[in-house]
Amino acid sequence: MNEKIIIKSEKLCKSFSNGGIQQHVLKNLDMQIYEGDFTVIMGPSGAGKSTLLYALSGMDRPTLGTIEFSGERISEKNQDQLALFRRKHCGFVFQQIYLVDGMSIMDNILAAGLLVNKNKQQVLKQAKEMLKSVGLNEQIWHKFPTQLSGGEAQRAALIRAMINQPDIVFADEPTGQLNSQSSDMVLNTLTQMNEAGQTIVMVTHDLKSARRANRILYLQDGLIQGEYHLGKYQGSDEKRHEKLAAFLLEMGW
Ligand SMILES: Nc1ncnc2c1ncn2[C@@H]1O[C@H](COP(=O)(O)OP(=O)(O)OP(=O)(O)O)[C@@H](O)[C@H]1O
Repeated sequence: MNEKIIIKSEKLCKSFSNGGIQQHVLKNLDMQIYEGDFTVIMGPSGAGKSTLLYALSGMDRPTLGTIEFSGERISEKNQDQLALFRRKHCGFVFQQIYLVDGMSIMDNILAAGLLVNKNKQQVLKQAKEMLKSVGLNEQIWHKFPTQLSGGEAQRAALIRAMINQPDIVFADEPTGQLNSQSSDMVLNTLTQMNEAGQTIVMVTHDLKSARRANRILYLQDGLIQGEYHLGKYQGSDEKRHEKLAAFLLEMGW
């Protein structure tokens, strides 16, 4: 495991007011994310996995506690500062595929890239290279998102998330809407990106997705209750699956 901490939370609390009742979802949670890792957050439904992902990525602000990103305290930034921070440092993929329907795949990616780099030729060259590297070749570049399979569209969304070379990619159930074959394609892309050095934090319910990670965190009752290290993914391996399943069983999943 790489020991360089990229995100660190201390006494992180997140509460919501639901119908006047305070719901304490994250409770004094201390954790770290390490550079170069593929970290997965698992836990029961409603445990607060997405809430944690949103807090760590600056999509939402904690109720109490601190979050540092490469030593910079992001928990004290206001919404505008957080928007700038996210644009500069983070890429996002969600279960729902966020591509603009009225724009071609290439234009979707260029629009994201040009927000940060005004040199269109450079962004175009990079987009082409990145799309090719995940098996999305020229035939699909000028198609619209609805003309692609779910797996193709989610891989394009991943390239869009990565076009500005984020320090970290946050993925919230990125294969949740995909069939098995498309899921595998997206997971292969995530694995490939992580092998190339991309730090990834992913929330998932799915064992097949989770075993791609080298570090599994188990969230329950507002805290990280367990942590498991699997080593880097080296291809499909029954033992890896069994080890992960045993850890989750121990956690009561
Ligand atoms: N914006 C919000 N306003 C009010 N309550 C919220 C909000 N976001 C999350 N919650 C509540 O916080 C709890 C944790 O939600 P969260 O989506 O983080 O859980 P999760 O572990 O990701 O769940 P799942 O696995 O089912 O997606 C839930 O009870 C949810 O209703």
